[in-house]
Amino acid sequence: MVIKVAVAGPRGRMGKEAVATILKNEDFLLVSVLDHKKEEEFFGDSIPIFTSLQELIFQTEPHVLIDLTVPECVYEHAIIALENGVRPVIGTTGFTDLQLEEIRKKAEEKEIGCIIAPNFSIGAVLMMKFSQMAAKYLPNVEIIEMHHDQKVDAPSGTAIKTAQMINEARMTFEQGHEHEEEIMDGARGANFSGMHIHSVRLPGLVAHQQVLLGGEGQLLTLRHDSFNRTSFMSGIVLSINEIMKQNKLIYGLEDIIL
Ligand SMILES: NC(=O)C1=CN([C@@H]2O[C@H](COP(=O)(O)OP(=O)(O)OC[C@H]3O[C@@H](n4cnc5c(N)ncnc54)[C@H](OP(=O)(O)O)[C@@H]3O)[C@@H](O)[C@H]2O)C=CC1
Ligand SMILES: O=C(O)C1=N[C@H](C(=O)O)C[C@H](O)C1
Repeated sequence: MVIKVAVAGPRGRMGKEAVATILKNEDFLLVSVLDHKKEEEFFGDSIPIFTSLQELIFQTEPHVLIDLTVPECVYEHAIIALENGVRPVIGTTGFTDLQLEEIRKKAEEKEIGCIIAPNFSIGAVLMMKFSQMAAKYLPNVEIIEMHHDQKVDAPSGTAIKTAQMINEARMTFEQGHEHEEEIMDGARGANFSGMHIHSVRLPGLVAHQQVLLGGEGQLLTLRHDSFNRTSFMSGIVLSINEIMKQNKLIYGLEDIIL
């Protein structure tokens, strides 16, 4: 069966790459794209552009919606897709915990698969999993994520997911000196259950993360680098295929690839 796919955010850095990947794959058919600025009737030669997701679904009946947009609209897209029987594969980051819970409930209610993948690259998923394993033995953790300076959300979705995974394995405690004081606001980064997350934004970077785990006289550093956005594409292809077999929310690719 050919899987009919729609892409939200097709002009973006990730959206462009995803469109090219879907067009190349014989198992997928790109039926439409969603763009809030409809500057032309068609994307490329023949793919219709919609500004309304309801209308896109009604007219082009995709099986899967890939969302690579911005935090402000992704939750609404996910709910509309699920309400209308379309399976969301979401790469967009910046969800609140409440939004994640609402999407989980909606997917369960509709018995439709939905993937929210903070990171589609296999290397990053492995780095998150290895960090979780290591934190059981080395519970003093600092996460440093580094991205291009056009990224709108901080910390990154990958860093948040890494901290959540580590938190499942690490005993909760406040790291550092008990009388530690920030002389400058933000010096110690964000605090997630006592561990710290630091966000670096610089031109030239793509997507990089280091997880530092310290112990007496030792340091374990786990690092992943995405040097280009092709690194995310095999995860998108895998997610489109996998979502057709699922009937609930999958948050993070570790649950389907490891
Ligand atoms: N899961 C993963 O592996 C990865 C996830 N990401 C995430 O993907 C998202 C996109 O990243 P990136 O491509 O770099 O960002 P870009 O800013 O390059 O792309 C976002 C696109 O979405 C468009 N857009 C904004 N609002 C809407 C809307 N309401 N409907 C449709 N399109 C809209 C923007 O248009 P305009 O600019 O005209 O407003 C833009 O073209 C981010 O959340 C990022 O964190 C990124 C890389 C990997
Ligand atoms: O905005 C990006 O570029 C990326 N966003 C995702 C995130 O927030 O973790 C995934 C990857 O790091 C690239």
